[in-house]
Amino acid sequence: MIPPVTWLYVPGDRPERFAKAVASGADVVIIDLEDAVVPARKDEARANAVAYLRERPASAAAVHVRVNDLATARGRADLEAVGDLADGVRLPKVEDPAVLDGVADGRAYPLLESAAGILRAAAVAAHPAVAGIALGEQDLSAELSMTDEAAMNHLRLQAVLAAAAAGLPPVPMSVYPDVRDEEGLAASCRAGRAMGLFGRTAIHPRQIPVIRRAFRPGEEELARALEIVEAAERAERAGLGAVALPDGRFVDVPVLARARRTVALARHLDGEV
Ligand SMILES: CC(C)(COP(=O)(O)OP(=O)(O)OC[C@H]1O[C@@H](n2cnc3c(N)ncnc32)[C@H](O)[C@@H]1OP(=O)(O)O)[C@@H](O)C(=O)NCCC(=O)NCCSC(=O)C[C@H](O)C(=O)O
Ligand SMILES: [Mg+2]
Repeated sequence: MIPPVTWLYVPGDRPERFAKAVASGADVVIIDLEDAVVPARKDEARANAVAYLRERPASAAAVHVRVNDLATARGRADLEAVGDLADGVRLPKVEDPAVLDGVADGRAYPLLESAAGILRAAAVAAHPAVAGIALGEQDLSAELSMTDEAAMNHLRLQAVLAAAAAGLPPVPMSVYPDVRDEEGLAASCRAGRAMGLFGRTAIHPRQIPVIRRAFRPGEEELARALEIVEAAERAERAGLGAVALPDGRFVDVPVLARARRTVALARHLDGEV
């Protein structure tokens, strides 16, 4: 199965935008009760999320809710209100896996967005409640006064490794805050994809098609993957286990598995499956 490619935040105090978010083409919509909502409107935002989730029409997009920090009474009350209604619960600022003990198995999407969270990435990812982890790079870069992409890549890799080692889906990229800079967003997505990140969280619907295009395998990559898959299938029909491509390169099991993933992703993003 292809993991979600696009995730779109919508503030919980903007209920008139929930349906637009769901219709945006995002695979997952995240109703935010945390940092996008000022404290004075947080009760209202929670009530909006509950009302929407109770009445929501069937949609292609899954709907998650980002609750407030579970280390606070507000965060625990958010979880109580939306935990069973949402398709997943995004948990901000997770630093200690014990905070996940009250969440049902396979429902939690913790955000690692502090130095302490990054240092405990493997333990957080291994908790049975966790369905996927993500990074909160706005918080991380603020805490660490980090402005350098190469430095941030070290932190991203911690999450990539933790997710893979725990058998979780690959880590989606954090938000790209300039909603008008589509070229910058696309370049950043391609760089993230090359280091094992997959998919991205958006803050504006116009970012969704840019992210989808950036994560679609390029034509050359796709042609190469198809060549590998077809060669492997021909060999299988001929009763052969080992395959060599016309250029002499040997195709082994992981190469074939990766080629199949590339073909499946391209077909998925082209809307063929
Ligand atoms: C960034 C925004 C505040 C921009 O809002 P605005 O200036 O009003 O946008 P536009 O005028 O361009 O809107 C055009 C139309 O698009 C709809 N729209 C805009 N954004 C959304 C959205 N997110 N979901 C659904 N629909 C949206 C508008 O309604 C307009 O529609 P129409 O009137 O029909 O033309 C705004 O985009 C926004 O609030 N984005 C989400 C911000 C958010 O949730 N932030 C929290 C997540 S960020 C994060 O997690 C950081 C992390 O924690 C970390 O530490 O890294
Ligand atoms: Mg954050």
